[in-house]
Amino acid sequence: MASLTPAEKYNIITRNLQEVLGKEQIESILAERDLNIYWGTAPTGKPHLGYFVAMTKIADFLQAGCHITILIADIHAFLDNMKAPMELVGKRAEYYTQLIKATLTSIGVPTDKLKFVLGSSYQLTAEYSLANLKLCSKTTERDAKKAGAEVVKQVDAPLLSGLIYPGMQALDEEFLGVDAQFGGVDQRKIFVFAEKMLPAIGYKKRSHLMNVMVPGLAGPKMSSSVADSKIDLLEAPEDVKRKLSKAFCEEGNITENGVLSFVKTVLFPLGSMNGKSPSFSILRSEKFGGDVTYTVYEDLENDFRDKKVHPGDLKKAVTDAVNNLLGPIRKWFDNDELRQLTEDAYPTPKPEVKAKPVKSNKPAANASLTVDVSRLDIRVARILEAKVHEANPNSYISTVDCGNGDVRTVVSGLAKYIPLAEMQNRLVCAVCNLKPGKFQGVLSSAMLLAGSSPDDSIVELLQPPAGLEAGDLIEFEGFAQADRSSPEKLNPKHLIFEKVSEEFKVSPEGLAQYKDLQFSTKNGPVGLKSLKEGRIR
Ligand SMILES: N[C@@H](Cc1ccc(O)cc1)C(=O)O
Repeated sequence: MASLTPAEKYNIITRNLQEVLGKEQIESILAERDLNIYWGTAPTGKPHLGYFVAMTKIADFLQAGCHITILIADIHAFLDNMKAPMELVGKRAEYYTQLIKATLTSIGVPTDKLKFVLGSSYQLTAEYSLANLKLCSKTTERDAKKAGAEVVKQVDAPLLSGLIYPGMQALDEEFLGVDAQFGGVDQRKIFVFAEKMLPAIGYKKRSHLMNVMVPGLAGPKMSSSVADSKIDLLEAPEDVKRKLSKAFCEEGNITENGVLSFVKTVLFPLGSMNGKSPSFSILRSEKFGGDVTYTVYEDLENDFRDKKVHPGDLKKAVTDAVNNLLGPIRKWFDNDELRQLTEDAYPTPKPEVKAKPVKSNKPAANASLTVDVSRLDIRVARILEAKVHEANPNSYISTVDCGNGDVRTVVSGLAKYIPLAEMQNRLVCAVCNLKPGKFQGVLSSAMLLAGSSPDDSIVELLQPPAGLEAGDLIEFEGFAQADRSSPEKLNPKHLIFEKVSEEFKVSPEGLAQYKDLQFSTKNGPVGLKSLKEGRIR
């Protein structure tokens, strides 16, 4: 490598980043020597495609002559609400190490120059423990909590371990002997905390480099709860295809588009690695405009906005690009040893032993004869994408996530009443135990509940309170819901839904009710956008 000037090194180190804290410090070090930098990752869930963003930066750091440490933060993995159970964390650390090496190798980064360090290899020493306790004695509970807010899982009864987490991440900078720490902008609060707290116990303040976050495929925000919003680095080609085909990518919509964001944050930066010029091609038949190659992301975005690039063609191109990227990683893992490691790190869940039916506290009457709301499995669900039914412009066909990876197709006659834009990526209430039925040729496997005004001029979907996830339950006080894990499928001939829904209504306050009971969720009652008084079907 021809020698680079400090300014050139600085530019390579910081390109494509979202934010840099401590620019002057980095520059003054580069004027004298190469930078020591580390990136830490806690071996929790299976790494997804977003990891490529960090990997391209590691390639940049290497190109700029940095000394790089990759910290496999095994202790952090269980400090964070046991995201990795104690008995699995060792295997997960091995799995992460292998996967990161495979991923780096797949994009042409030599891994022999990187130092891999396991957190537990130095975080259990007396020296580290003492430093940790010193830091604890200077940190308020409030500051520790704030620092971890975007990284540590937030729960109702926070554990002490989650409060120690940010401080230990700060200490790692000292104990790994680095000048700078690199991570996603989600780490920002921890980084700022580290800058404040290391000097408070007599250590040097470090610089911080932050990359952009990759949004999920399903919608504007990355959410592990939205089934299929993430693609695993070892995902099979057909699953990549399936997930991308379901991804939210509306024609002309460039603001909420996980697929475009992925091209922007991953594929383009990857293309420009090692001084290459990026290019991203969309192959399509002449009839649809022929092949196009983009060398600048913004050109693609403009064409998509102007509807010159169709979502289907974009998805196809991204699917191919992703499968090309993942090919070498799959190959790396395609041997008995790593297959076994994968199984040890993420054991396939054993089929649950069916618990004996718990006696319900309801009268012993034959449960299947009672016709009330307990017969319905009503859940919070998320519409991932909706489109107009080709055969019937009054209907929408939606892909609906009903929780736990249960994604269904639903036909609903709402197109006259609800704009298509309001049908995208939103929470709804879905009845999930109706027998699937064909509507205008399409099999529909759930029903979206909507309220309507007495004259039917206004129809609105039921709107669960914010913060819920697909699969969360709708409950009615005093009615034990049918077994939600394997609810009875209602036979349409028995008209159970029809009979029960006669008792549904929209209250004068605009709340959804069964008799006088709210549709309750753990975040409060279900309401409607504007409708007050009406029916629900
Ligand atoms: N906080 C990082 C993991 C990490 C842990 C310890 C560190 O020192 C650095 C990074 C994450 O969210 O994945």
